[in-house]
Amino acid sequence: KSGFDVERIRADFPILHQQVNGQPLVYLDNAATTQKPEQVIAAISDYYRTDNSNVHRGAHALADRATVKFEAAREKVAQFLNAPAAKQIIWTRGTTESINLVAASWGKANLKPGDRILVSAMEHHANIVPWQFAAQATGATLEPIPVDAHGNINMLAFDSMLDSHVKMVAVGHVSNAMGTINPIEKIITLAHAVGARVLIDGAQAVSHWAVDVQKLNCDFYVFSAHKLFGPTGLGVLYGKEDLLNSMPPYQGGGEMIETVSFAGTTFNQLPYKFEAGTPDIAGAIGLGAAIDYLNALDRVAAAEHEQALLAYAEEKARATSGLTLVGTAPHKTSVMSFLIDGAHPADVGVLLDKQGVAVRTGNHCAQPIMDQFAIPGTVRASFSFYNTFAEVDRLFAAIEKAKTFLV
Ligand SMILES: Cc1ncc(COP(=O)(O)O)c(CNc2co[nH]c2=O)c1O
Repeated sequence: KSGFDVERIRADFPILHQQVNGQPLVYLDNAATTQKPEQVIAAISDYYRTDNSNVHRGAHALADRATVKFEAAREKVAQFLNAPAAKQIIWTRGTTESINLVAASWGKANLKPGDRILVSAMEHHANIVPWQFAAQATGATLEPIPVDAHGNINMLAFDSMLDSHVKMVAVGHVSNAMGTINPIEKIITLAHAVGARVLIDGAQAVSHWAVDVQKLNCDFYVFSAHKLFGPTGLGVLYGKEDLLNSMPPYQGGGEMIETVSFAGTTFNQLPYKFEAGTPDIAGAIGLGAAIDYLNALDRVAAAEHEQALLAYAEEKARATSGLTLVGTAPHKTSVMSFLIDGAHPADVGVLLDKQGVAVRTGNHCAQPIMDQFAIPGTVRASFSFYNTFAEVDRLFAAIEKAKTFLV
């Protein structure tokens, strides 16, 4: 049991206090999206209620207030990642767009036939398909780094794949399908030793612990606001300044230009070069409020509580007949994927939902690793710091009841 005051924390999350199918909701789908504290909800509604205006170049009080709040949010993200400067924080629509931006902009400017891109076999489709596009567009090749039966990257195989033709290594900090925490410090060191750049997909890491991009020395780090108790539709791309300055714009339009003429166009400086059009101002302010909320939390205690929930859940899973865990790496975040013998994951998910327990089922946008394991997908329970040991008990009671319908 952990000393983390979960009940006080849960009071901050209004959505958790509802009935689903006649039972108190047990929300265990945090790897898909996290829930939002009242402080985030209020920051977004207060913005629309009081400060809403378009940003930059505004000549009135609301525009100034909106701009100050919008750029303050960028500064908070820079501090959250320990980035050297806020101009290295690019707003996007999410992890997916952040990776597409790097694959399209850096990729087309730096990849050529014979170059190689490495991604792990357990990646989310958002960290596979954009690299397939870049490979197709440039003649480079995309190769999967092998993953073992526990869901660990095979580091010996990775090391043997590296040579001077490898120009990009793109891997998840944490696997969304299995929770594996990848040894990204080692991966970054090995990749840099052959001259490759490294993009780290942090979508499943940022909600669990502090990330220091300078200490990691990664070239790019990406995540989504909705994975960090913030709103959907907003993402972050961190990049090294020289890299971002060397990359061509991703989208054209207002904000990203200095001058436009039919004779030619010049582009804006960082970060605006990559931010065409009116940005998600409210979303950025909401993410800023989420970071404020996390900064006021004992994040070490929160992470310890999540790990205690995972240990408790996996202990119960191992004692549950007919249940097989998928993803048994020694270092995991609080994600537990499993199968019930003889049952399709989707059917299990429906039966759990009927009992008020929300989990995610399917391939979790990680079809290659599901194919490697020769399974159609998994049932995935993912815990956050606002979940309780009693909710783990509710999950396993629901599993036992579901089993009576399945066999
Ligand atoms: C590791 C990882 N990378 C990229 C993405 C894409 O993020 P988006 O652009 O905000 O959609 C996700 C979302 N993962 C999940 C979304 O729903 N269930 C999931 O596991 C993810 O977990």
